[in-house]
Amino acid sequence: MLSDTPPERDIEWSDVGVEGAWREIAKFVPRTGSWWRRIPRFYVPSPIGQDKFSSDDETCCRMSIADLGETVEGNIRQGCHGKTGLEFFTAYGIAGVQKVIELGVPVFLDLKLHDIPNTVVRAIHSVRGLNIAMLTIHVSGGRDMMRAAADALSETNILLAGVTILTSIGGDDFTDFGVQGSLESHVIRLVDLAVSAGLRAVVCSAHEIGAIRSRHPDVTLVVPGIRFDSGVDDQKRTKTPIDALSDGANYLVVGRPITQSPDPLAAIDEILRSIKMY
Ligand SMILES: O=c1ccn([C@@H]2O[C@H](COP(=O)(O)O)[C@@H](O)[C@H]2O)c(=O)[nH]1
Repeated sequence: MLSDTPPERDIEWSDVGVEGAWREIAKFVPRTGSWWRRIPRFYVPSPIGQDKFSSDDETCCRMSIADLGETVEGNIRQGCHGKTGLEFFTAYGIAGVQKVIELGVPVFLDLKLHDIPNTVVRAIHSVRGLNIAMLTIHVSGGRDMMRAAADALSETNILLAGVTILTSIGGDDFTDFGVQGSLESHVIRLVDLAVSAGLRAVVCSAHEIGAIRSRHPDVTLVVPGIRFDSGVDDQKRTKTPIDALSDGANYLVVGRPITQSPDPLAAIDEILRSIKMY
């Protein structure tokens, strides 16, 4: 797997891991060269109603497929992104991310930074020179932290997305936090805060899309917790790809349904087929 692969434990850092990841990636690239051509024509309009992308074009699908080393070339052809998250980054670091960037695939660096403003800004200084498409921070880091992070990226094209409430948190978990009001109303409060701090993108579950869209029609919504079946793993606020897109998601983040499938390419095909009519 390209990213978010569970890192080997008890092994000292060395470039061998990066090289290994690279070899894995390279193995699959030739195989996927023709994969995108097998996709029937379909359209995935931007949920906020601008462009349409056709599979006859090289960029056809505004869907972000998470963690997909196997389909790097397919992803490029489809305008999809590769996501390098916490697991990938702690295992392979900036050198690993750089290797993925060198493939030409747009990279979503999902670090979910959550710390005091000074620490977050210094961390951003270490990655802002990378040619990444998107970076995440936690909205609950506060207004000052988000502003500082946005400032640190102001000279770049990197889209800064604020994580609201993780999609693994369900109703009962939220009650544990002791926060007044519903989970949805708290997500809305966090989105309001993120937008007022200068962010143009947030990460949320598909369940909150409608409520967010009615207040912030232009905010970019990055939506993990994409499942065909609910309750199968740690993701608690889930929806299907077509439902999330219909609700107004801009990017879907799909990890294990693909990466843990015995046939990841077939799993992608299934997702693409499922959104074909959208
Ligand atoms: O609220 C959030 C924010 C980020 N994620 C990340 O997305 C992927 C989802 O992977 P799956 O295997 O499809 O669950 C994963 O890397 C998370 O860290 C999220 O799930 N929820």
